[in-house]
Amino acid sequence: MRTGFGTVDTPIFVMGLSRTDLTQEFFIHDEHRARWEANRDAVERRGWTVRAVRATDEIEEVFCAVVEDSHSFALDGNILTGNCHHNYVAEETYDGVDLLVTRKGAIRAGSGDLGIIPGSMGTGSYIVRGLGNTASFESASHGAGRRMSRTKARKTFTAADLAAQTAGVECRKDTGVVDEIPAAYKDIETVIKAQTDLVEVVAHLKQVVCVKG
Ligand SMILES: Nc1nc2c(ncn2[C@@H]2O[C@H](COP(=O)(O)O)[C@@H](O)[C@H]2O)c(=O)[nH]1
Ligand SMILES: [Mn+2]
Repeated sequence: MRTGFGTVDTPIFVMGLSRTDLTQEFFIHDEHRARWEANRDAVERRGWTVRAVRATDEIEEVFCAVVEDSHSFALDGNILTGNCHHNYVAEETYDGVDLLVTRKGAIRAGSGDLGIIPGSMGTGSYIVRGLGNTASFESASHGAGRRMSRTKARKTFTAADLAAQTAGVECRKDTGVVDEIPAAYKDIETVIKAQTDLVEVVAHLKQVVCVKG
């Protein structure tokens, strides 16, 4: 449990990982790439592997950074972090007309905007940069999206199926999250390919840990 801004404690999970196999292309911000280059030896010596995630009652102060012109993104411990809002209304102007644009299950993909398009518990996520396509009101998908309802997923799959489909990912494998099994979502690769006119891919992230409440 961490204490954020405001008075209420919130269950924010923060993990700082350092991997030995990061490439230069991983970094979006030049200054972060330069910092990683400068400290590369130290990073490689760490060689961390995540073996378990545990609940804790420790309370720490959380620092949030706003990175200008990049949609509230920050790099923390060499891992991309940030908020990518996908249920909100914004005042925007298209063809000289002032509009209220509702993005419900969609992210902003204005020219240069960074965004996250996740796949599922087992299939990785994409970091993307918007292309500013006004035909979509500068928007893109907020994820692979569901192939079937939660109810159908619960009737179709078992905890054993979930374990098989999330092999290699440290995450819950119990019946309580079977409705989020990877097979209940569309193929993320297909979804990304279907919106190459809306976003360009910056990075493809592979899951190591997936934390669900
Ligand atoms: N990387 C992960 N992606 C996930 C997970 N559960 C769902 N998803 C994908 O994200 C979108 C949006 O989910 P939502 O719950 O915010 O609506 C969804 O359509 C999936 O494609 C996950 O555990 N890890
Ligand atoms: Mn959502």
